Amino acid sequence: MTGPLASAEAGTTVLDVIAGDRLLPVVVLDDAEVAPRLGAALVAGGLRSVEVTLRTPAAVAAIHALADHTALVVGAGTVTSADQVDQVVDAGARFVVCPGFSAAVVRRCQKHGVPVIPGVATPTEIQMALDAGLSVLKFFPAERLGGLPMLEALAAPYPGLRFVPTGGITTANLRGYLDHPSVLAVGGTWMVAAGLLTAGRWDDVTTLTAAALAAAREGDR
Ligand SMILES: O=C(O)C(=O)C[C@H](O)[C@H](O)COP(=O)(O)O
Repeated sequence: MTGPLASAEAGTTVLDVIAGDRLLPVVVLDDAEVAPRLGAALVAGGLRSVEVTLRTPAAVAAIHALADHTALVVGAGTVTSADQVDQVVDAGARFVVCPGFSAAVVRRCQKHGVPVIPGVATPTEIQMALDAGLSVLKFFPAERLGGLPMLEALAAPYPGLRFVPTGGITTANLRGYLDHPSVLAVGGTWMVAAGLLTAGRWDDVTTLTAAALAAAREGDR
């Protein structure tokens, strides 16, 4: 094993790493060749994990490259079928994120022993996740659903659950979410925006990542 889990204390989990950074970058990569360069830029910014979405044909190869060549804990996002779970786990994904809740996807992740963070937007979806034995869920799309006030209302009946709000989060609004006790971490694309990646602006990725991490950790000291 390489990366932060290799050097971490025994018993540290993938979710501990995400909870430690409080920030999960969500990447859409068109070209797997640049994955190691992207990984290096994120590591230079201080991050320890990354989610690569299955929104492009290059995604599985990018997961492979990041898992092989960087110190990051690599996860797969936009996973919508059990077959995709097999593919991404085979490529080296250590966690799975979904836009919504799928019992089939969750079961396959559990079979592989890989943590899964499905998206939820309603109490009914939360209870499906509870039935599946999950305790960390993505609140997606966070800002469009009503942001922090909606999350507070949604989380109130379920004190044992932790959320990863994603969708419309930036360095400017992450603090409000992270100050809420139900929030484990926030996710988003802003520090790895498509324009930065296609233009090869790796220094900007590092700068934005470091700024986001500093903002995420500000209230945690
Ligand atoms: O399709 C998925 O599974 C996703 O992962 C959705 C992404 O997390 C959000 O689209 C990120 O939202 P922004 O940070 O506002 O760009």
